[in-house]
Amino acid sequence: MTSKEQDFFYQATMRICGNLNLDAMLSDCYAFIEKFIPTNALIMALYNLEAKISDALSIVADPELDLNMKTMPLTSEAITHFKNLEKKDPMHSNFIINNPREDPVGKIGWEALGKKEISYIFSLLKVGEEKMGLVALVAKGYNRYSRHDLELFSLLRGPFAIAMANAQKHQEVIRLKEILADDNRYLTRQMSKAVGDEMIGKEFGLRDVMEMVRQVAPLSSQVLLLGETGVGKEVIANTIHHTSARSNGPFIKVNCGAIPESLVDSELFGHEKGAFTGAVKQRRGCFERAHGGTIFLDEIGELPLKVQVRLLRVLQMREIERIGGARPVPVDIRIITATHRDLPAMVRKGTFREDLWFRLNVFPITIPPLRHRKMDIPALINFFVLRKSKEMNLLVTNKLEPGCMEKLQKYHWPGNVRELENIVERALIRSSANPEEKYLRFDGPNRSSGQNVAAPAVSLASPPVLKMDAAMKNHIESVLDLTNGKIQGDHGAASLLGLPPSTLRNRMRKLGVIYGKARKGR
Ligand SMILES: Nc1ncnc2c1ncn2[C@@H]1O[C@H](COP(=O)(O)OP(=O)(O)OP(=O)(O)O)[C@@H](O)[C@H]1O
Repeated sequence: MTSKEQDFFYQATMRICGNLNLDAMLSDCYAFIEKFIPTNALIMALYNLEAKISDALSIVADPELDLNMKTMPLTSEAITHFKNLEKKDPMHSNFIINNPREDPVGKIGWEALGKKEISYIFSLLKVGEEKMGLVALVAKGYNRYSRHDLELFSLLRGPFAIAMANAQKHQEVIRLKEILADDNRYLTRQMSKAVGDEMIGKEFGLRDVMEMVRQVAPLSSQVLLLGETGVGKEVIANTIHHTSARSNGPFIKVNCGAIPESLVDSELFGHEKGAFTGAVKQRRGCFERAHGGTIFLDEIGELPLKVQVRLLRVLQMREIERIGGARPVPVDIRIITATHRDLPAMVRKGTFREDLWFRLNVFPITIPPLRHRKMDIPALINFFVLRKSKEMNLLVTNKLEPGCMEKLQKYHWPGNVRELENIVERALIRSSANPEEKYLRFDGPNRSSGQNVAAPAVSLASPPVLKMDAAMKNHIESVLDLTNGKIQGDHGAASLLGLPPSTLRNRMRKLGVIYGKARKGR
């Protein structure tokens, strides 16, 4: 190679291999090569030998040449011809076609390119076993290319083959990335359907909670969810995420109490390859995975003190550091935390950092226990009966056992909504196993769940049997509490109970339900 050729090779290779975007690479090369070889178009095409399809990957052309950009410059006849030539002479991979009308192979390309008065020069590229590529220069007019042009252009065959293979891999990575992003969106949607897409009690027992959710959801502020176990903290976190501007981003849930202490750091912050024994690959942590969305840190009170320090740093700096990492990684996340523990008491005991508590306690929302919103129980039971019957593929569902609603309303619900959900599931399993049963019976709440709460006030196994009138009176009173004594009109007790106001008043008089001013004064 002469020094001029070496310089041409070096400069061209820098352009060919310096850009994964084929269009940008070809434009750059075109501008460079035309200074040395006649060039009015530079084409890169790929032929899939197995699928027998040809794909013009990219074309840069002088507009005056008026090439049909959609044309596929490789045909299966041409490929067969080239393969035969290559078999005879493996080095024979660069061709000049100065008069395409009269060349059996050239004619195919010439016709494909619109029968223009052109010459061309091309190199066949090997791209793996099943694919074959081609890079071609086109010049206006016949007999434009010399032997020297061919030698110069054929120097670039190797770099063009590498560029094509890299571009292929790059396109594959982009394709897989799009599939992953699409899967992620799909799974996030599915998850939101599975957990809390439907929330019962929005208008009743959770009305105040929902008002706070409505205020805070559009902002990116931290939210701290407080409440006993099973009250629906995850459902609320989900609702906040799905009604926020981040709803298209990921919603990553982490149960801080369920990760072994030795793994918390790596789970949350990720690690670099080789950061510790067993770190064979780089791994992104939950904070990084939540980028652009929301991270829900459940059971925040269980976080070890040393991890609390790192969490504080995330809250202050909005960046994380992977274990073994040398530089911080910025993260754009909303943080929702939840706990059933008394964090101020933990702060006093020194098991929870005070500065972290101040940072987290920006917008606390307390979700009331189920025993304080018993008016939601009928709707919740209805909801779980429908949902669980569907999940269990039950075609017919028995009616509720008469009187069971009063029994359930009297119960203390230490395990809250989760306990109620479990009881419904048990009742459905039992009833599906006993087809002769007429009713759905709810007996025996789960007391083996190990929840550290007061024992049920009323055992469901031996419920006090309420007389019908007493049950009705209780029910009307709880609805009146809910409507602040309002009987008539929108959201009045009569419309909630599905009765005309006059009928309700009559019934209240008969049952001795106090109403009006007397009730308010109680
Ligand atoms: N208002 C609601 N409407 C419908 N389903 C609910 C509601 N509240 C809770 N659930 C259901 O009850 C179960 C427990 O709720 P969730 O997991 O949100 O409680 P939690 O307060 O986060 O519990 P823990 O403190 O144990 O993590 C879930 O299956 C959830 O779907």
